[in-house]
Amino acid sequence: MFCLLVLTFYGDKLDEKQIKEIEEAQRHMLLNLNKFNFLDFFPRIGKVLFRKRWNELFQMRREQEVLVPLIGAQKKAKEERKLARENDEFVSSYVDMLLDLQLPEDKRKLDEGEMVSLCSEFLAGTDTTSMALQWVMANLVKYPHVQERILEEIKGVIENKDETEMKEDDLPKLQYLKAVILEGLRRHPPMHLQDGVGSKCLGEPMAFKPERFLNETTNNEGEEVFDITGTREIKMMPFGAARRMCPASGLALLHLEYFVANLVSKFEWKTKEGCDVDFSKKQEFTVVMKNPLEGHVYPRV
Ligand code: HEM
Repeated sequence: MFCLLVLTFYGDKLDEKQIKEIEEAQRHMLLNLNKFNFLDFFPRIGKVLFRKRWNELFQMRREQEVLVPLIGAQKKAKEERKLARENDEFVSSYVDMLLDLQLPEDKRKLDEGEMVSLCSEFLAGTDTTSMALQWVMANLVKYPHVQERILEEIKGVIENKDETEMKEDDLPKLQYLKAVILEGLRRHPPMHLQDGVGSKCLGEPMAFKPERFLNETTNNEGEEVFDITGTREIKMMPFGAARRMCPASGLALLHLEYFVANLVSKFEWKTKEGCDVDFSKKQEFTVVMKNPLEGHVYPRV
C-alpha cells in the first residue's frame, strides 16, 4: 500500500496513521462494493425504497475522504514548485497529472470529489495486479522448473552479466516470462469473469503450462500476436472484453512482467519447510488465495 500511495502522491510525506486509514477505507470499499450494484437499476425510486443502503454507500464514500488532505498537500506543493520554477526536474505523481487535467467538454478542472474517486479507483485497480502477482509467484514456488526456465531466459538476454536489475527495455526479449504471466492470468484470473472460455479453447485447462502461450507471444517480426483484448477471438478474458475492458491491461502486464523478472533474477523462491502451496481460492473483491503464499526467499549469488 505504501508504494501505491507513493505513486499516487509522490513527494508527500505519509505517516503510518494516514497509510492505515487509507488502507482501511480502501479495504472496506473493496469488500463491500458488490452489495451496492443493484442500486444502479432503480436510481430514483431506489433512493426512497433502499434509503438505508444508500446511506451506507454515502458513509463508505465519506471514508474515502481521508484522501482529501493528501490531494490538498500535493496541490500546494505543485503550486510552490511552479513559483520556484522547479516543475521541470520533478517526477510527476498520478495526482499531479489529475491536477493538470482539463475536461474538454465542460472546460473545467476536476473537482475535489472527482479527484478522490479517481485516486481511490487507481489504488483499487492495483489490488488486482498484486493478487495476480501472488498467484504467479505461488506457481513458481510450486513448479521450480518454471522458475529455472525464467532465470535461464533472463541470463540469456542480460548483456552486462554483473547487472542484476531487469529494465523495462529488457522485457520484450523475455518470451517465456510473458507466457508465464499469461498462463497465470488464465489459470487464476483475479476478476472472475471468464470461467469456461479459457478452458474450452486451450486444452488441459487445470494444468499450469506456460508453453501453451509460447508460440502466441510474438511473431517473426517481434509483434505481439496473442490477442488479450479479445478483438479477433476470445481465448480468455482476464481483463474483460469490449467497451468495459480494463483500460489498464497494458500497464498491468508491464508491471507483472517487471516484478516477476526482478523477483526471480534476484531471489530463489521456495515453499516453507514441510509445506505445500495451497491453491484454494476465496472470493473477495478479487479472487484471493484462501491461504496466502508463504514463500521462503534465498538471494541468488
Ligand atoms: C492483473 C491486473 C488487472 C486485472 C486482471 C484487471 C481486470 C479488470 C476487468 C476484468 C475489468 C472489467 C470489469 C467489467 O467488465 O466491468 C477491469 C476494469 C477496470 N480496471 Fe482493471 N484489471 C487489472 C489492473 C488494473 C489496474 C492496474 C488499474 C488502474 C491503475 C485498473 C483499472 C480499471 C478500471 C478503471 C476499470 C473500469 C473500466 C470501466 O468500467 O470502463 N485495472 N479490470
